[in-house]
Amino acid sequence: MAKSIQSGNFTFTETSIEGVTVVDVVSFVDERGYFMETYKRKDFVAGGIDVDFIQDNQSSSTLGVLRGLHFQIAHPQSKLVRVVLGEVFDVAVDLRWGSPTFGAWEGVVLSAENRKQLFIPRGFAHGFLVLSEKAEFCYKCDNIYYPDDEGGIAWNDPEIGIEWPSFGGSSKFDPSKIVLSDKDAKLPRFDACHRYC
Ligand SMILES: Cc1cn([C@H]2C[C@H](O)[C@@H](COP(=O)(O)OP(=O)(O)O[C@H]3O[C@H](C)C(=O)[C@H](O)[C@H]3O)O2)c(=O)[nH]c1=O
Repeated sequence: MAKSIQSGNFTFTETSIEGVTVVDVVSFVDERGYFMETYKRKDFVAGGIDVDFIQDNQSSSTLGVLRGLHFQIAHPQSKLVRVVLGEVFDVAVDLRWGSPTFGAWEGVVLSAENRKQLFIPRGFAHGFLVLSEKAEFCYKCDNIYYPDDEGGIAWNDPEIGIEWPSFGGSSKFDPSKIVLSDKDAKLPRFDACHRYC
């Protein structure tokens, strides 16, 4: 049974990989719609996430877009990710040298409907696959972007073996339907990528 910590309007639940944490948030629903706190430092610290986020990002993607798997080498970032429109399958891969789960992956469905967040510590590769017609993806980072420091791993590396879900009405995942940037289409295999020492 995964350990959960509740603080304020947040519940923090560990996953199979140490540090990768699902965050559930209380929504206050009324006849107008809903309100929810999306981040509160003191509750996150109580939940074991004591991080100074210094950059917010947002990206918009259409069905079948797969962004990743990315990381920064000398300037690693932890990320707090969520979806404000649509649905994605979000994946973190453990690159922490010496970690008992080195090379393991964790995947979580994040959506505007489930309002879940995922915290990914430094030392991970990160990516997501869009499962809805459109997805707006928002996230906090605790380190800024260094364009010359980007690393990456091929989304379909067999050594990692991410089980990407089906999308777009297909009964099973169809790799011919994903949309990759030129950069992501050329990312190296896991065994050729950087290791966090
Ligand atoms: C990440 C980033 C990008 N950019 C610029 C660089 C490019 O001109 C443009 C698109 O960048 P990129 O194609 O790397 O965007 P994504 O494919 O969404 O990359 C992100 O996707 C995965 C899922 C991540 O976790 C990372 O945050 C990040 O690597 O935005 C910036 O100006 N600042 C930034 O912080």
